[in-house]
Amino acid sequence: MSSESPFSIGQRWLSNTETELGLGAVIGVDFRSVEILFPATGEARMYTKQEAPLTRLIFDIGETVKSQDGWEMTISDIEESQGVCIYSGIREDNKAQVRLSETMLDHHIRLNQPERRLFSEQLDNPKWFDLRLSALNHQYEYLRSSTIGLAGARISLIPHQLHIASEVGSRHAPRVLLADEVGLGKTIEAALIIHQQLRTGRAQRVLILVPDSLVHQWLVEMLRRVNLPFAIFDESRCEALDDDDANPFENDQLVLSSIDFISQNPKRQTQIQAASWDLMVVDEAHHLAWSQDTPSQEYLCVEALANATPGVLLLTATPDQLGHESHFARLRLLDPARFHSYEAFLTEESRYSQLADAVAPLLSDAQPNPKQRAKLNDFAPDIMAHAGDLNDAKARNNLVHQLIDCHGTGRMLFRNRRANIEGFPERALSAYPLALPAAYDAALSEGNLTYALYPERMPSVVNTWTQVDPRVEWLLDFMNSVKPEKILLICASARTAQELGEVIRTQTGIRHSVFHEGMSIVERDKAAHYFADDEDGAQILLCSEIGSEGRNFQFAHHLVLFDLPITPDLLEQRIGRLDRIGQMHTVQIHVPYLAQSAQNVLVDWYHQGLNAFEKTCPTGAGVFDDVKPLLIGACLKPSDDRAREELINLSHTLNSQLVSQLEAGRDRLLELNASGEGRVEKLLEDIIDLDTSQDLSRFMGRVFDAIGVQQEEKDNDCFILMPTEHMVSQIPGLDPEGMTVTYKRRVATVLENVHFLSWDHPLVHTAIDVILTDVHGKSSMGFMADPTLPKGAYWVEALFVLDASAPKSLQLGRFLPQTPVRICLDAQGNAVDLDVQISRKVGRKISSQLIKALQQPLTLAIETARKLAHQQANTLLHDALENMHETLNGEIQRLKDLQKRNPAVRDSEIAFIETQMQTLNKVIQSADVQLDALRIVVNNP
Ligand SMILES: Nc1ncnc2c1ncn2[C@@H]1O[C@H](COP(=O)(O)OP(=O)(O)OP(=O)(O)O)[C@@H](O)[C@H]1O
Repeated sequence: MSSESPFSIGQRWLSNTETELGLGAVIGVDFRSVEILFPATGEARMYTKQEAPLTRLIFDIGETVKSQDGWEMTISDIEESQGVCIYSGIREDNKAQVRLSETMLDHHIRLNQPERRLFSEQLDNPKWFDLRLSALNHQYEYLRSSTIGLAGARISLIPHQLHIASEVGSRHAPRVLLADEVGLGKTIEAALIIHQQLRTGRAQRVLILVPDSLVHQWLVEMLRRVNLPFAIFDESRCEALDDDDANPFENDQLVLSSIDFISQNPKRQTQIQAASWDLMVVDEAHHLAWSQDTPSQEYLCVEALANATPGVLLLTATPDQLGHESHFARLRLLDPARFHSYEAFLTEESRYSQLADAVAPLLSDAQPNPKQRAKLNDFAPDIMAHAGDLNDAKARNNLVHQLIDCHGTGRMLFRNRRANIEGFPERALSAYPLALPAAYDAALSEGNLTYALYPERMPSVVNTWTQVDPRVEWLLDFMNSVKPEKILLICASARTAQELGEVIRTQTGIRHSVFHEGMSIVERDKAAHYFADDEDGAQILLCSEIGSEGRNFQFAHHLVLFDLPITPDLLEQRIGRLDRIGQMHTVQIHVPYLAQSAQNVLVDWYHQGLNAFEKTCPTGAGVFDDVKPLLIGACLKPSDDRAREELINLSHTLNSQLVSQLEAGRDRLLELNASGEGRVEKLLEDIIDLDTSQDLSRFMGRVFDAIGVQQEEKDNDCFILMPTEHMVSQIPGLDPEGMTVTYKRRVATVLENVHFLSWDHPLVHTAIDVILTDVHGKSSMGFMADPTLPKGAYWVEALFVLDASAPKSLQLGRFLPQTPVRICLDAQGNAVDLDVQISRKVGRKISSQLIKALQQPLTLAIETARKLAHQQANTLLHDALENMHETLNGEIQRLKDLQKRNPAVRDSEIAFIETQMQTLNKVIQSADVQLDALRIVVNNP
């Protein structure tokens, strides 16, 4: 390629001063001047011939060029005709022999090889070199970090959630049951796991199935917490995407749908099963009822999907709600081979209490005595053989976790209890006995449990009950007494909620809203939104039972239980709407009930028998199973005081027994495993370090500056980012209207409209991509001003990238992300460790002279740098291979050891890592270094 030649019409030239114009063509030449048209931008420029800041672009044999029509050819011959080059060669697409005049070259061509840009004087601002290096360094750190997918979530840092998320999110195809008690953050845990799986390439297609009533809330949570835009799939979306051959569910990678919609629609069910997923999440999984002979439709639907999907997360706060058999069935969904028989499962479970007994002494501060050691030895001789010195608290702690890992369902079942998590509010009960109206007398005499519990449903009163039921009047008074504080009312049926709404509408001017299964999802969300509105919203939301699941209403603190459910799990679900993380007040539970009715029995049973209003009662379901006939009997005969007393006393005793069993038994072990105590601290520290570091805000500040995004500092540690007309590149994801961002978690968790910029945020990723894929900074020249170094001395800085290509799912980034290799050579070609601080860009004239004068030594220096970079790359590759083998072999060994004792480890998990290791071995060995950028630094103190 030559740089000086007479101008001829049709020749292609590059502007040295306005590199963004693309490839220009000579359209006019006269005695003194030359006119160039730059078709990419449609601009023309006139230059004096003598001083035109232009470089002729001529390609060499062997190079590949693109034509205006879009095809590419490899040059095999070059001829000249009237000053214009004609390239001959083979077209890449159809292998035809072709000739291409330079006039017909693609005008979007921007030179991207650093040497080529340097020697054709396509020089950028030298700060871009630093930016490229920083972007590569940060990306390198990010891809290898343990906080990937976790640190950037808009959440407060709650240890048990982070522990579960990192434990599960870093597995291949995790299959687990997230069973924390109500409101402990299972949705957040699932969001973190999904995010981590996506960000690390472990998953790409994710399906979330939730009850109708929670679809929108999940949509919002995924977007708000982890920036994941799920697409809601309902019938209308499917219809819009229906095509003869295409499966609508393959249209999006992140799909959210209602389990009710899918399980009741055979066509959609077939389609969703045919679309392959990497990870499926099912919320409120206790609805998946199962028994040997009659599995529910929902269960069968999820079972088919679970069989076809590698990763499965099931979420439920009340795993035993539909009985222990259903709990077993959900574990069966996760691992059908292991959970093949309910009887075998029960036998296995009974071992948990032996394990808990054996482990108990390790949980205290004292070391186990000889008898306790003997017991542990009997239980797990192989583990005890390597237990280390049990005088040491750390060794005891390790042993506990090894035992749980090897002998429990701990690997697949995570359950935290509220009793051990701080930050939950108090709960206070106010019960209001009201006189039983005569119109309800029949309810008690019919022996019908539904009428006894919900007398308003009796045919004799069904149309008039609101006029006779004293709870209605109580409610109207109560609303007035707490006005304007918000009230959530939950009752069993949609009809009750609607009719109460009607009374409020006709008899008061109070703003209210209803929420029940008869409404569409959109209507329900509108209602919830209206209730949440601080200023003009409803004072009361009247919910049927569907409002008692999963929803977030903790901005209110008055809960009216207009009736009571007969199962304790459902009561806890109801209270859990308000008793959630983020509740700032004591939760006031108001129960108006009819004296001497079945509801009266339930109030006493829950309060005196189980203390389930004022405290969470994880043992309630167990007690219910044991006293069910007594409870129903007492409800049907509320006047029988002795029966009620017997029920309450027995329940109280059973409850105390179950609580102590729980403390010592399975749940205690699960909790030790699920809380992350002793294991999550390092991760927390790492995230806090990132939170307090200013690396990101500084880096992004430089990126936005370089690209031309305006940044304006606002109150509360917020910035407004505004695109400008001078931007050198577009950043996908940057709102053209501007966006408010913060780098502070504290701010992001309070101000929801503000974007939380973190290393996980898509805007940060696209900005890094823009920096690294753009040609800016590929070649530059800058002055530095170091008085201790000779004036006029120069150095060549060469930035190389060591890289290999592999599918995302291989997780190459863990071991060999794109790795920057910077080589700095002095004028003699010696590698030096120079801390370059550029003071300013070298002007066009001087840079042009220098490049011409130094062409030969620079070419030699680049060659030397290339050799050195290859040497460094060899060391890096060696280390990456060693690290990969060591890490993955360690993982395989750990899983194999575990599998000997714990069948919860699947063969497929081990096989995956073995294959991953073999493929990574090849991929890492094929990695190569490429020159990414060049900078010439001249000292000018
Ligand atoms: N780390 C956190 N930071 C901020 N808010 C949180 C965090 N964890 C949970 N919350 C809030 O607490 C509430 C309960 O969380 P979440 O919905 O994830 O719990 P859950 O266990 O799924 O509840 P449920 O059992 O009712 O389904 C939500 O409002 C959630 O936004």
